[in-house]
Amino acid sequence: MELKKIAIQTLLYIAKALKMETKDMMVLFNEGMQSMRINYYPPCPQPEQVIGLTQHSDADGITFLLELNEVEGLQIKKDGIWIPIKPLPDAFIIVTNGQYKSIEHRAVVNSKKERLSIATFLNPKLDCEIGPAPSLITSETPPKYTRVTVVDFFKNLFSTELKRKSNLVQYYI
Ligand SMILES: O=C(O)CCC(=O)C(=O)O
Ligand SMILES: [Fe+2]
Repeated sequence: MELKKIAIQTLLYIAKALKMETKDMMVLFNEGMQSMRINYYPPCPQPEQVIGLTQHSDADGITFLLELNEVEGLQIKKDGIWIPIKPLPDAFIIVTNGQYKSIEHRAVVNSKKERLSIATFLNPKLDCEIGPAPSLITSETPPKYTRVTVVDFFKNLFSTELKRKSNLVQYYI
């Protein structure tokens, strides 16, 4: 419940920064669906030969990631280069019409130490539609994505392999 409050508050700050109407965010996330993934990365003697979690961007509104021990592993892709990083700055690319990009990231493994992380996601509620927020659409900033029901968004997401931003490409206008 605390995570949900923080996630909504953060999304509202994003809305404010973008001069987006509060209701465009609230309608999706106020009764949004929370989910959690617990990742366990065992040590691997040849870490360069494997990948802990393949490169992807999260398909939710906002993610908070807890790294349980001090072992680094998360990397984000910035200007084509993988950068090791601790915090996970993530955002929902569709609602903000591409202004807040959901960054591509991956996790690598360590040769000696295990690593644990817990990712918590705030998704929009199932019975609504996602697309660029109406308050962000003007003649100068037309929509960059088509609208899709949340149910179809998740059906498409889980029917393809986790790969870069492949689930988003189908919504580009
Ligand atoms: O373990 C990590 O650092 C990344 C986890 C992650 O990206 C995810 O669960 O979506
Ligand atoms: Fe992720």
